[in-house]
Amino acid sequence: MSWDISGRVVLDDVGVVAPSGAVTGLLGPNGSGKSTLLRVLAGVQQAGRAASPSDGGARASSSALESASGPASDPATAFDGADLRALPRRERARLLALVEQDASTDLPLSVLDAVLLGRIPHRSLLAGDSDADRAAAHTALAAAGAAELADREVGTLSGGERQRVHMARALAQQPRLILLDEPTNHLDIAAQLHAMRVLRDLAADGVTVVAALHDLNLAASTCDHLVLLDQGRVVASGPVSDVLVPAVLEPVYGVRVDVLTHPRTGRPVLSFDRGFDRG
Ligand SMILES: Nc1ncnc2c1ncn2[C@@H]1O[C@H](COP(=O)(O)OP(=O)(O)OP(=O)(O)O)[C@@H](O)[C@H]1O
Repeated sequence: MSWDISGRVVLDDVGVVAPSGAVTGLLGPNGSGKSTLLRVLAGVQQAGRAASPSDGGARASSSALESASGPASDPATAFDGADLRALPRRERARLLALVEQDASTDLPLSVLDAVLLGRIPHRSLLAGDSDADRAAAHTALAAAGAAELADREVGTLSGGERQRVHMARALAQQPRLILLDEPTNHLDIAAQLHAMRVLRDLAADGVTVVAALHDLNLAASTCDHLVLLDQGRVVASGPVSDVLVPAVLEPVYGVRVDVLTHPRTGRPVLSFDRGFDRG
């Protein structure tokens, strides 16, 4: 799949596999194309166009989100047999939720109402909120660690509080695919671990989770699968232990990387030093 914004190719023949029942971390330096990829997958990319419909494709199996270059007949982006970008908006919203980076609103909206927006795809067009919708919204708020914020106005929240509310809105949507753009960047350490736990629980329930993350140690401790982007291309993908290695990370980030093993979990723990300049 390639994507072009204002004549500039931002994603160049990107191939992504996100197994279902797993948390996939989307990694890469600033500007490498993580947000663009998530927005294209979600079908909300406004500016730009596919560089060529024939040079990109995506395939889905019953067990994975798969977006890869392929023959012209392949759909552009697909999940579980559905062409994500071709789906009517409402149907797409029943299937996938996108949690964008720093999504903010100037609307005078209560937190509960903001989370109830996630229920809209699940009810008939003219119907108001049902008791079941409100119950789902409260459950989602509790799961996101934001139950006490229900009556607050969204515009008055701190960055971290707002991030929890966006997560709650996505949970209330009950998607089968959830795409998150740096879902932890405003969160304190306990809230980061809580958010990643929520994503792991979703994956355990069979939801396909794709999260753009800058914190490589958070990715190391919680992801099952990683995709590393650099300058709009996938430069590595696979299990955590295959991607989080110095030979892969050092040329991409231009820093020295040492990989240790966590004494309790056996997962990688990374340490960074300046020392490599990007060529
Ligand atoms: N609307 C746009 N017009 C022009 N260039 C754009 C537009 N949106 C994104 N880009 C460019 O596309 C590239 C990829 O941007 P993107 O936001 O996808 O990167 P990212 O990996 O999410 O970065 P970050 O880690 O900094 O959030 C960047 O060079 C960015 O400047």
